[in-house]
Amino acid sequence: MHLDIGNALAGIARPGVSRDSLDRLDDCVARAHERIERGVEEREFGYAALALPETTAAAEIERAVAPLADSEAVLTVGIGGSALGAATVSAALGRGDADAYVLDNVDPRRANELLAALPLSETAVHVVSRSGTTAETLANFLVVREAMADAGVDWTERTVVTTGEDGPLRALADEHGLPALDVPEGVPGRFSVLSSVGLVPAAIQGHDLDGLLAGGRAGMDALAPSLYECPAYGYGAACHALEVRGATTNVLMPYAERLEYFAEWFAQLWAESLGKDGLGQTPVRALGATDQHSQLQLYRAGRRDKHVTLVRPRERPERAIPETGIEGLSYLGGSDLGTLLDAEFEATEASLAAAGLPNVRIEIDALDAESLGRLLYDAEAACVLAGELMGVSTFTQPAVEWGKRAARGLLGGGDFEEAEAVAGKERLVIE
Ligand SMILES: O=P(O)(O)OC[C@H]1O[C@](O)(CO)[C@@H](O)[C@@H]1O
Repeated sequence: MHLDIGNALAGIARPGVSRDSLDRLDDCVARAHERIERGVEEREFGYAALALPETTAAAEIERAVAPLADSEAVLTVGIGGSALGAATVSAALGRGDADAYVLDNVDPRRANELLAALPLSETAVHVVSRSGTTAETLANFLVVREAMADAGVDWTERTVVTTGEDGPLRALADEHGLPALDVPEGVPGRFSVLSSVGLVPAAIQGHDLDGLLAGGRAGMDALAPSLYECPAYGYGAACHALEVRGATTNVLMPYAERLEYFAEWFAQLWAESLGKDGLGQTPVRALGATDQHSQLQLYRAGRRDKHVTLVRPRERPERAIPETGIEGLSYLGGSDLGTLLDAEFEATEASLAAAGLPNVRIEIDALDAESLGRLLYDAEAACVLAGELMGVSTFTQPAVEWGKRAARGLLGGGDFEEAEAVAGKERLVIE
């Protein structure tokens, strides 16, 4: 990725980072890099994620999905890190040989509508759960397989599983002899996109897995003991420096529809990794140019607690805007939608700077496999670096367990005090 943090510098932005501060922070980056490198080499829990471009075997994934290569659709049944990565890759690289769908919530209306619309006999199902116990994923899978059976489709012929070495999902795969891939060892879900977790649908769609991993490897090779030499660390360090100066919200605003899911994926990565000990930027998903017409007022003139990360591919397909004699529109006629979108990107970037709001520019060469692999890898490395600088436990997410126990208790899945707390809710009802 190409990074430009000029608009985050003091003198332009408030809050902003001075060059001196960046230079001092760079000493911390050098130490953090040493720590990260050691963790990657020794495949320590979490850090092992930054070795995935080397440890993921694309051929193994392609072998596992070969029987499903003729599918018209691929359905990912998973949630959080077990869905967002796959959705991001499929959305960014496009349809390929099959349409991609995600069932990452337990909304009955959505499930009904999706199952009614899917060509079930031509649909490949990828069920993904690192723990193998996530209620939403397991419930959705039970629903999907029943729908397939009701449609006379042999779901065991159309299902691939990615999960841990044990748990109900592994047991189900073993019982029915389903092709099963392993979640990468020591890699939290939100960091596992460059593994079977994120790449199985892309393989079924015929996307270039080797290209994605090559992009990741380029990111690995670019890790260096300085924020000035490594775009990923430059981004992580800039976000950290802006957070400690008050920019506690990070608006991720891609200027490409195909990167909308990337903003979703980034939101989990940033929130679940860095939201600890009362710290952590709130990631906000936005989309350029659309949200210029809904959110920009707030970004420019609202509470000064944000920075905006603008993302765009340098290469765009063409769509000419026809010439027109309509008065006031001639400036558009003869141009191109991509040219307009890029003008909006640069104008919004300048408008944020003019209002003193810190913003950072991230560009990728194109929306292709290698550039996407690099972008995903760099975002992960930036997150790991930011976690080191903050001193938080980047690779765990203990705060999510309370709600899981409460929900399980409410459904009779065991005695959990959290479920009692639900019953004891304070009430002040206004209707
Ligand atoms: O892959 P699993 O174990 O089903 O978990 C899904 C998601 O749920 C979480 O554990 C949060 O509840 C995420 O960290 C994870 O990506």
